Amino acid sequence: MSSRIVVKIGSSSLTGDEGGLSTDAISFFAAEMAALHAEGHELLLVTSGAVAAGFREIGYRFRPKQLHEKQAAAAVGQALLMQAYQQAFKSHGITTAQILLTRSDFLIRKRMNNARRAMEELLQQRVLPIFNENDTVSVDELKFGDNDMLSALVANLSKAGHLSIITDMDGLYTADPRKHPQAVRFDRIEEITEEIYALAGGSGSSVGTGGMRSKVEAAKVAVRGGVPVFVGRVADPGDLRRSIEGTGRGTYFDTHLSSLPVKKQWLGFMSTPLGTVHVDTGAAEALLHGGHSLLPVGVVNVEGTFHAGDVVEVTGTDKRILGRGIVNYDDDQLRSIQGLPSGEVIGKIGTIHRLEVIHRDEWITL
Ligand SMILES: Nc1ncnc2c1ncn2[C@@H]1O[C@H](COP(=O)(O)OP(=O)(O)O)[C@@H](O)[C@H]1O
Ligand SMILES: N[C@@H](CCC(=O)OP(=O)(O)O)C(=O)O
Repeated sequence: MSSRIVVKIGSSSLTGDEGGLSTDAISFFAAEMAALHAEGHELLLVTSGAVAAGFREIGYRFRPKQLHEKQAAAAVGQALLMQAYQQAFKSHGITTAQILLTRSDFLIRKRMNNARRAMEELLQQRVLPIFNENDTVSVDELKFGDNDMLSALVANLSKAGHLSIITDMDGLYTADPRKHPQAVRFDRIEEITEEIYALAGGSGSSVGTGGMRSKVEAAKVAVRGGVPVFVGRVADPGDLRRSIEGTGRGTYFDTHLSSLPVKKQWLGFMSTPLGTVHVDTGAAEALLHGGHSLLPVGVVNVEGTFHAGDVVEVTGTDKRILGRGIVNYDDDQLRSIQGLPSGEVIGKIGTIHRLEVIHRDEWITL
């Protein structure tokens, strides 16, 4: 049965520490994907490698660290990257398209929908969309940084049936195997818990960015959107197919039984919270386990500047992030009614649109 597959290739699989692109690697991945394309699968590629491909060409000796240098290297390298993919896929009769996105494109739902429509049309025409972050215009605080999260968002946006995150390590281990040779690999992870996060470390190479930590974070977003994920190595012919069929060299992350509706996916993983609402233990319990809305009485502190309709983060007494929701008050209104029982709220601020601070339909637990 044919399905929609998102493939993410990390810098570490396309280049070495000294930078530049491995054309052999590009040809290999193109052949792996072309074989699946020929069977009718719909493929989307999320690729890193622009900075790695560009920095030597531009004359830097090492992968740059400063933002403006990375942007310059990416501007040179993105063209080289696309040229290499275009040539490699052309030899299999596949036309490619470039889609460069930033985090802020996902914040605005209209832009996100535009990207989705363009993507659907390309797939309809059997063109292969190739995504990367638009590094030259991304600013630090709104950057994906690595492409793991971008691949999860593309997988959710396209309602893919599978996401393969290809890297230089054959899956998630109990510790970074580069530093701990005794570490043991997880073949399958049913639930991404705090313990799993704690095991996943940063990048072990000088070209990669996010390490396993960012892959696990991305996997969490994808599985909550209903997309099963493979994280591992694809290095020999047939490995990509095996990664999809469940026999790949890596770790599989299972999907939850029900996938989140698109609106909640946006709320949880694409929106940017403009403030933080701290709640007491009773309110935390009501939100997390009771399926209830957040009422003013449970609010203990409010941070940030926001308006009714904006997204805010909610934290519990130990400062742990509980989730996000769409708030029904401006921040100053909310400060004036925090801790008040519902009966006293109207007396305090006059007419109100909705009593709840966050309605349970506009809430996501994180
Ligand atoms: N628990 C872990 N299991 C496996 N790899 C880990 C772990 N913690 C950290 N890593 C590191 O993550 C690296 C892969 O991430 P990264 O370098 O960002 O690759 P990519 O460029 O493919 O995104 C591995 O090479 C490894 O050194
Ligand atoms: N957008 C950047 C991605 C940076 C990066 O190294 O990411 P990754 O290899 O996915 O950890 C690039 O193309 O260079």
